[in-house]
Amino acid sequence: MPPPHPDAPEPGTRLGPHYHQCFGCGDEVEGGLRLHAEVGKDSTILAEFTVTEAHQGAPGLAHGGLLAVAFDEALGNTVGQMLREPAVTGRLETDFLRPVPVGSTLHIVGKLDGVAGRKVYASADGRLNDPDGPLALRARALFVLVDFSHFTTHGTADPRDVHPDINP
Ligand SMILES: CCCCCCCC(=O)SCCNC(=O)CCNC(=O)[C@H](O)C(C)(C)COP(=O)(O)OP(=O)(O)OC[C@H]1O[C@@H](n2cnc3c(N)ncnc32)[C@H](O)[C@@H]1OP(=O)(O)O
Repeated sequence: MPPPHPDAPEPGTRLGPHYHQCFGCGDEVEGGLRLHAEVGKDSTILAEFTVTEAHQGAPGLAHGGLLAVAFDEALGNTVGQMLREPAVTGRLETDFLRPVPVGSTLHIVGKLDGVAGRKVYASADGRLNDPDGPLALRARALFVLVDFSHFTTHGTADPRDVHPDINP
């Protein structure tokens, strides 16, 4: 595993939204996941969100695509916070091991697995209702480190919109 950046936040640090209108973590998005995250031990990110009726795919059950959003967010946070560089998801694989009912809380632990040039490998587990609860999902991702111009060229980013800690 690559060492964390010297400025990576300490274990126990609560991480606010990186962007208030982010569907994964933002606090201004109706029906968004509002995923909360903090830094765990050994350079992990601990994230959690509670499945609401806005997140259903079948009656009473979370939509798989929304669960993948939670992992994209938690893994993106892991990469951004531990390496302190902007990155985007290039590839995301998700194994859905158990149904996730409305009202349950998913506890996700993300970690870095390796860095090769601009490619960053990360993975995460998601457990139901307790950090030691049954394993419900597993995900692996490849993130690609990008310059901040990625967000201004392709999007409408303003430096004031994104988390200042992980801006170049
Ligand atoms: C705190 C923040 C939380 C944020 C959480 C949310 C994160 C997101 O959802 S980001 C949004 C979704 N992702 C995107 O929109 C990305 C769209 N894709 C792109 O912009 C580009 O394809 C991008 C930047 C990934 C790569 O393009 P580019 O910069 O030209 O690099 P490129 O040379 O193609 O790839 C770099 C390396 O990654 C590899 N790579 C890129 N994509 C993939 C892929 N899908 N699978 C495998 N390898 C890949 C390439 O093979 C290359 O490898 P190598 O260095 O060994 O040759």
